[in-house]
Amino acid sequence: MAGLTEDHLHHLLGTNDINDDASKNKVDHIVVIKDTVVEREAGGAGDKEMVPVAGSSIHRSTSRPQLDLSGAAIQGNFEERDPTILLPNQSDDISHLALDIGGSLIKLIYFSRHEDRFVNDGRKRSVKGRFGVSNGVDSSCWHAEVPKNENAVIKATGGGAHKFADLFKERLGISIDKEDEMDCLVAGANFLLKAIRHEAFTHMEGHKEFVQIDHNDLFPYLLVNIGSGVSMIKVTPLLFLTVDGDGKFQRVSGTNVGGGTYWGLGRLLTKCKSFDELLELSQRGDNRTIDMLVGDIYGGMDYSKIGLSASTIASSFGKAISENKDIEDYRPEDISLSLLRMISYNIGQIAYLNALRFGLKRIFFGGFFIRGHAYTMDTISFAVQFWSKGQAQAMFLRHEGFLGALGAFMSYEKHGLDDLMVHQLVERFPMGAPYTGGKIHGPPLGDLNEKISWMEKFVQKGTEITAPVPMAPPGTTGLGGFEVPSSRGNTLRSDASNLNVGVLHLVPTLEVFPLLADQKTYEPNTIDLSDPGELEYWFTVLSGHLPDLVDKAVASEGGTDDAKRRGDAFARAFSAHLARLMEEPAAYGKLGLANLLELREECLREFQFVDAYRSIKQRENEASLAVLPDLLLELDSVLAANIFDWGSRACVDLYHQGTIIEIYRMSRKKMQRPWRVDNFDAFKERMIGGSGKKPHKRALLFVDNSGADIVLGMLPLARELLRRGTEVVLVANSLPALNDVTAMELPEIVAEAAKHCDILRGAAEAGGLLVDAMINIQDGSKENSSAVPLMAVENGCGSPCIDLRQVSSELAAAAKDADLVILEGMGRSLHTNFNAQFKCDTLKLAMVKNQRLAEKLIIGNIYDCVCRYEPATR
Ligand SMILES: Nc1ncnc2c1ncn2[C@@H]1O[C@H](COP(=O)(O)OP(=O)(O)O)[C@@H](O)[C@H]1O
Ligand SMILES: CC(C)(COP(=O)(O)O)[C@@H](O)C(=O)NCCC(=O)O
Ligand SMILES: [Mn+2]
Repeated sequence: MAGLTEDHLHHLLGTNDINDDASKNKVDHIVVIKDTVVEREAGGAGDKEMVPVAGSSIHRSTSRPQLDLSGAAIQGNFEERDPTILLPNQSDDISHLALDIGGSLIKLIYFSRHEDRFVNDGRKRSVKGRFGVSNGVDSSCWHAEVPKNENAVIKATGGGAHKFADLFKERLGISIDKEDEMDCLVAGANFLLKAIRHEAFTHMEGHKEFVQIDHNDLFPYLLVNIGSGVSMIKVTPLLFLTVDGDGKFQRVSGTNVGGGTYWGLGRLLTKCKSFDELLELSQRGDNRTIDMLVGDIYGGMDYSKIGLSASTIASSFGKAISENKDIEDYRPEDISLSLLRMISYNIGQIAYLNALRFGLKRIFFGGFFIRGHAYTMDTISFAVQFWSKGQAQAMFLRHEGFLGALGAFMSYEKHGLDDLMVHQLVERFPMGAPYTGGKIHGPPLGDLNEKISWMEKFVQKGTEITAPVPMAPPGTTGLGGFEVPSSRGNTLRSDASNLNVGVLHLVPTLEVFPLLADQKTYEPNTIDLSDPGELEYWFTVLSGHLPDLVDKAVASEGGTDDAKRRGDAFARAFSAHLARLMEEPAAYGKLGLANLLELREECLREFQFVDAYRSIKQRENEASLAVLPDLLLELDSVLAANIFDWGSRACVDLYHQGTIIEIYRMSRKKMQRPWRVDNFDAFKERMIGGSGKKPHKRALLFVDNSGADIVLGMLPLARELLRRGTEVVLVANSLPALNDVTAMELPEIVAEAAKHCDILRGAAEAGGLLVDAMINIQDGSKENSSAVPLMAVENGCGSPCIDLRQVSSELAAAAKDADLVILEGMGRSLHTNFNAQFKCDTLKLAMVKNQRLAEKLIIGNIYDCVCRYEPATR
């Protein structure tokens, strides 16, 4: 399989409760096992079920465990306060580990490296030579060496870095390299805002909206980190304008009323055992029973003269003074909400005052107090909006809690992350630790078997499966943030309260496709799923596909019992993702149709379905190759491609009624011009060199499906281009997705086709595509340099769609001399890139095999064809 070189940047939040017993910090359940430091709550409160846990495993190409928690076991007595946790299977490939030991929580980030397992096939070798692409494995920035314990150094920030430095040395032999907390917070925030797509968002009245911050227009801003206490930091540009400068900063304010106050006071007043429990209580609370409102003072009236409505909180907890009640007489729910609102408003207000003081319009809020909780964010947003009269805006960060830890991590020299580019980072959302009844049983599961067992347990329990990420119910605030949250029961999803894992994959070989007209404004998705109607439609479509897909996936693995088990688990996992996204579409960042389709492929890979359509693709290739000679003879039109795809319900239904070749013949007959979008004549004119233009120098053909699509559609089109002197580069997926042809599969298909066509053979030989021929060339025994070459490159992805901001370096290199881009298929030219503009001539080809899409995009009908030719924009 065409693998990618990648390194993984993992960040994970350790457990809460370095203050198990609120007065005393403890670190002795931080254990080093095989040079990996892992911190996990050791069940001190006695209320946590400890189960063997397994590691997260996300990979762009295959699912492999990173932090391998499989077989993890607690050493010693469960009742013991700080037992040690052993990770016997953790491999040694973790380097660069950073900690943020705060007043309440420990945050941990580590970096692990993976070798490119790709077997250098002939295609790849030839491509590398031809386009001068280096092998990403050699990237000099990352070192996988694992420090020996005796002289291991770990970057750490937060008070605990100072407090526990000696203990680390004494107990674990680890030296702590202390990094300043404020430095780290700013470095972390800058990194997230610059390198992670859709990191920042606004949250108003239950509505989350991602904000894309321009890298060159990031400063100035106010960073408000709400941890145990609160820091407010003004970050401004450097005096000397450096392009990539990180800005300078000053801690301008803070408040001692912060996350620790909410958790500490809340715990005393409600007897809650965990932070999440307290937060959950607040969701069912009514603070009016305890807060004194303006209306309470003004006999139910507004104080309109100064703009205060009757429902405005006049005095938090103020009602308690006049009522002869004890703490037991108040509902814990109401207390929790009152406290949450008091603290959130207060922080929002102080933040606003500081923003005003320094003329800052943007305020980013971080810290684990926020915890992805909708009501908290709404309250803070409301305060900022209210006091600034709409002049300042509160923004939140998806990785809110990791600013300090990330900053400490960034302070490593030579990890290479300083010049990290957004296009090299790929975020993945693996099925994490599932939970039942709101209780989390462990961190995300990496070991396949454990992952499946989890899924199976859910079936037995008949419990809804939901991915374990914090969730925010929409519309919780009601009017202007002053109302109580609308009650939605247990909607706060726990983040495992123990361990919260996220993974960023660093793929140094990914690049922005150089032929995009404007990469800043480029948006791959045509369909925006933030439209609830679209979301619901596509969710139904994908759910409908699921049983058939599972059958195919299971069959592709021999239909064994193991495959069936994995198939079931995959179905449940993917359904759980869908359910979660249906509830909170922005849960994994901005959601487009392409992301959903890719998530499905990733999920298949997570359950080790390498290529669900393998045998189907093979069968179709063979059938198509059998009729290729006939087609080449009668060839009259270029638009033979993209007729059948396995991702379309309509197509799959048709397939049951006949063979693919019959469908293909029928479709060709039916495809009368003019097509629904038909710029074919303009393209033809350009291709045959009308108006005195020379043929294109090089065409990139983004190919789609196996079978008729590639063999009877794209190869004949390539042949026409080659015949006219245009070099052709076939651009195919790096990894299987549906029935799409992969770059690995191309040489064999081309070799078969070349048996029937001299043009293809000569060109494939010249392009080094025919492996045997290439060996001959290397031997010098056969020269065929005169022919126009036909080549193949991988695109860097494994999805039916393509995001051109993240393509393989070989594709980027091949694009340098290209002056024609041909995008084929629904996924690549309709769902994504339909509106994309390129620097060179572009042809978008597809048959629309979905009625709704046809209506929406081309005001047409299912099976209409798109042949959209757009000459270069510059
Ligand atoms: N699972 C949790 N356990 C304890 N506190 C939590 C949890 N999740 C969120 N919090 C909140 O986050 C605060 C800690 O935020 P954090 O940014 O980690 O600060 P610090 O570095 O001071 O520990 C806590 O005081 C509490 O309000
Ligand atoms: C997954 C696909 C994008 C693949 O299409 P292709 O790119 O192969 O033309 C497409 O099949 C699709 O949009 N399917 C879902 C819609 C449906 O079932 O009608
Ligand atoms: Mn396809």
